[in-house]
Amino acid sequence: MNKLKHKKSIKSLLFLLSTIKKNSAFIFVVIFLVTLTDSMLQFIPILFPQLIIDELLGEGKVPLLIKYVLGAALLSIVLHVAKSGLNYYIETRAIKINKDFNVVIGNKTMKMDYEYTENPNILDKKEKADQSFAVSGGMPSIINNMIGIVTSLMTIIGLSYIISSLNGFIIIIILFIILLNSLLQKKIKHIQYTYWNKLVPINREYSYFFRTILDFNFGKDIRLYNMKNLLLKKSKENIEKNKKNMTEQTNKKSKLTALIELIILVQQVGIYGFMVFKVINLSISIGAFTMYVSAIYKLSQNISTLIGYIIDLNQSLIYINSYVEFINLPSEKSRNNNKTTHSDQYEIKFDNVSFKYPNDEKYTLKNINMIIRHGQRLSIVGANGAGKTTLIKLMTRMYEPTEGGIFLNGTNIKDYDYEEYLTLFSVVFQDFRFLATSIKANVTIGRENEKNVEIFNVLDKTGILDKVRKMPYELETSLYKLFDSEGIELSGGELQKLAIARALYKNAPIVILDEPTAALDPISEYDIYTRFNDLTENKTTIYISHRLSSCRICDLIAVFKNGHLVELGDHDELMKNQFGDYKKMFDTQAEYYVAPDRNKGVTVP
Ligand SMILES: Nc1ncnc2c1ncn2[C@@H]1O[C@H](COP(=O)(O)OP(=O)(O)OP(=O)(O)O)[C@@H](O)[C@H]1O
Repeated sequence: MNKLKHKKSIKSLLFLLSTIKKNSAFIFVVIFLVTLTDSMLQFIPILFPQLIIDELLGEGKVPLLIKYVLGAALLSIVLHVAKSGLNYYIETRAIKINKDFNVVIGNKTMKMDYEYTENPNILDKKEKADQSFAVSGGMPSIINNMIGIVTSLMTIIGLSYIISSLNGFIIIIILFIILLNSLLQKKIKHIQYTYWNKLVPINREYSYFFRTILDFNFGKDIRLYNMKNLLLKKSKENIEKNKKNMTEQTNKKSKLTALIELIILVQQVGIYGFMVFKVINLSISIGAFTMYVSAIYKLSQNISTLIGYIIDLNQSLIYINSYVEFINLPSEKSRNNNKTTHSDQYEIKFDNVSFKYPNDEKYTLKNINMIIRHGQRLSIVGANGAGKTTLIKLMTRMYEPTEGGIFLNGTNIKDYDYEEYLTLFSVVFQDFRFLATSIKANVTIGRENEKNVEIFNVLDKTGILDKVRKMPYELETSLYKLFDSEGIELSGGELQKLAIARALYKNAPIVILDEPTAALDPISEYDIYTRFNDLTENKTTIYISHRLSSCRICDLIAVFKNGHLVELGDHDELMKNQFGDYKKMFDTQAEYYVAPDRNKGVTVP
């Protein structure tokens, strides 16, 4: 266990050193200069007072005394000024490196395998990685520890030389006591780390419920379902758990801290007694007495701080290891997959695909065989939970099939470069999201230099252009009022139109709309479906919809039931199957519509 921890610490240390080196190798020179000035500063109050006191008690030459006092003061000022300049340089570098770590963790979170986002262990890892720099004090504290270790080492060597001229045994006693205290310190740190590990999932859950309380998006549900009590109860439960853990931790730590203080007290009484005895015996002068007293005090202080720094650094490295582990999480999507998707025709084949969600016992999809040809319009239908969205998640490589494979133009999709593969798809999921920024940035995904005319074009085709034209700043108007009081709030259907516009603007060869019209009024739904043929010319289009009227504009309909593909064919073929699920669903729905007119494509009530 300990071996494993050391291995982890060394891994983190190497990672940090290489990161520092990459950022600025010069910082190592500055660190060395700081340690030098720091340890020189420690010797001034040890060596100069001895000279001054012995001179005062001896001949008392004033010019010599002035020389000693001014020398000490001047040296001290120069070293302090140099030290603060060097520290300033180190601090600014360290803060910059810290910020870079944040960027890396953000990138990793956005790029990691999607299925990790549903894995509580990985989410805890991410939380630990995110907290690791704050808990450990980050780069400034780590560099400070490194400086402390080298400074203390240099000072200890110098002080041991001075003290050994009196009695070498004192050094051994001090060392023994400090080692004892260090073991106790290490135990304290271990307790701290153990409780931190226990607290991460508790705090993550607490943050979730607390964020929900503050999240306006939940405002309606909270009020209408009276979720207030449930949310407060959940938050309180986590606060209680947190409090219990903290109390246990403090109890255990304070007993050990008291023991450490007692041991230090005993050591000081012993050493001072011995020194007083030496003076009474006339073995040393008063000046030498002050020098030895402060040298012993400094030695014990430096050994303690050295061990403290080592423990702190080691502890920081253990925290940082969470970060190293998280950013090095293997990514299935980036392995052996450099094939290019470049082609002007795309055919997708599901070859006996079965799928279970991670940690799930049962299959969500079973033995799916299907070919989606280029330019085809496919409609996927089926009851809630039949596996329709899951099929899209597999196609877009959010998850990998448990068995079987999905092939694009004959090559397994997992062999393609992941990011390039995703450029083939424009998908509107049911739970699409927008950012609180301008309409333009939302549609173009931040490509601010894109031509407005093309954006207006897709907005027009999805029926939202008039609305945008009436907004105070048209395309530059902000969505939501989070950062802009003149921002706009759109209705569910309007947001859905905007989501479809964003998907079309991406201009990918395969367009997937998962419940594209659920929030649309019948006229808008009719509009979008009838225009979609033009909008998606020469593209493959996949619709998932419970409104079966959309199936009529499709060449192929895939009917899913309990994870199985139970029917595949066009509308006319499927309607011929008297006992088929499709006919049953279509007829049931048609009863709610007035005079369905097949030739129009879609029936408007
Ligand atoms: N991340 C997940 N982890 C575990 N099970 C999941 C996950 N997502 C979905 N499921 C389960 O997989 C099954 C299929 O879900 P899916 O979203 O594919 O259904 P669907 O056919 O799209 O349903 P709907 O018409 O309601 O949108 C459901 O039983 C659901 O509970």
